[in-house]
Amino acid sequence: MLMTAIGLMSGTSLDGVDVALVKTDGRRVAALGPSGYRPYSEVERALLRQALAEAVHLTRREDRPGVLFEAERVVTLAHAEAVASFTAQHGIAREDVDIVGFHGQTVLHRPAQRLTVQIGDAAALAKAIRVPVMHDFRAADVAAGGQGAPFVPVYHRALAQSLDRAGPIVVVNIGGVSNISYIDGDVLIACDTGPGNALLDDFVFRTTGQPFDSEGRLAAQGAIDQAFVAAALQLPFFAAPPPKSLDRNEFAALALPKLAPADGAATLTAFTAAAIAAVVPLLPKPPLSVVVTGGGARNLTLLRMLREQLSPASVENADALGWSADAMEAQAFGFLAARGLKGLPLTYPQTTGVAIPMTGGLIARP
Ligand SMILES: Nc1ncnc2c1ncn2[C@@H]1O[C@H](COP(=O)(O)OP(=O)(O)OP(=O)(O)O)[C@@H](O)[C@H]1O
Ligand SMILES: CC(=O)N[C@H]1[C@@H]2OC[C@@H](O2)[C@@H](O)[C@@H]1O[C@H](C)C(=O)O
Repeated sequence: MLMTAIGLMSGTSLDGVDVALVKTDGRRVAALGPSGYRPYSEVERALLRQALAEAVHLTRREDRPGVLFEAERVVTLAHAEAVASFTAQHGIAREDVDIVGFHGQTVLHRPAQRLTVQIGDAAALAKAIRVPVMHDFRAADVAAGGQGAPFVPVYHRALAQSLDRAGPIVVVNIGGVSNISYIDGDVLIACDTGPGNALLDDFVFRTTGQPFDSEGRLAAQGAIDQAFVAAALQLPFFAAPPPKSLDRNEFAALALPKLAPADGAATLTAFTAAAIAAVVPLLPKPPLSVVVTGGGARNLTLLRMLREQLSPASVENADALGWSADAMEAQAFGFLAARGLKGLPLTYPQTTGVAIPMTGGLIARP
């Protein structure tokens, strides 16, 4: 049975809520619908940053001490607004939507302690939008000993099924953190690779007041501190085989020497590209086709560095294939919700390290 699913993603970049519609039977993607975006305001973003800082003290996923309570309310409201304006804009009736996949906002990710925390009140969202909401996607995987991330690989695999490109195919998502899906026939392997845009965004914001390095223009003018990149790549994370996952702030303590904005941006962009390339020797075969998605796909300096590092593989922006670099994760959580409704696996031993294929997600009804 074909389902109409709306997916909602608030990623580690803390930029806003992505919303997208997909039609799927949970196995194949029958059609990609429209997508939308509801940015966080400066005030909301500041609150989320504070929530991330306070979340380091959490020991249970359901606790909301201090600012986390208010942050959860704000996240829920932003998602309700995102759905309301999206459905109004595209004339989508709520009766026609079977399920909403609500990822929430990750504020802490410590799979080794069997803890991953996404804030967002699914029951309140279901009431507000009057559609069933699937949520808490990562909880079952982590409780069963999995990494709890990444979750998009099963969606990348579904998209890649009808892609006319030489395999192995690697889909690279460059959000706040970067992750890859390796697809070669029936083989699906996935992991986080290291930083995405988060370190770069934080540095650019600190030194220039801009939220990110638009199109990678700042980095294009800078010189790379190669010694920093080489030293950072020595961290044990990069040599560990997949599956593996990261907290957004895993590398925040890396001490970048005092660098001018352009040089710092060039250095952190090179670090992100090199960290993605560092996963290739850990895969069964080098990829022949690489598809880049996520906000980092708009960073032309990062794309240039990736092409250099991943040669001779082709490196293409997901948009060039008729996929959507911006809406990919929101689509994925719509697809995952449809799979969850059917009890199909969301994660596998080779994507999160969980012992057996796991379904997941809880349903909140209006
Ligand atoms: N025009 C642009 N030029 C360069 N970088 C951009 C541009 N637009 C967005 N980005 C980068 O993409 C980021 C947002 O990416 P995305 O929405 O994929 O992240 P996310 O979904 O929050 O993260 P994650 O995948 O880690 O959960 C921004 O923070 C910025 O660094
Ligand atoms: C815990 C968490 O929210 N992780 C995110 C983060 O952002 C990118 C990378 O790290 C990925 O592992 C994951 O998001 C995507 C949507 C995923 O689960 O596939």
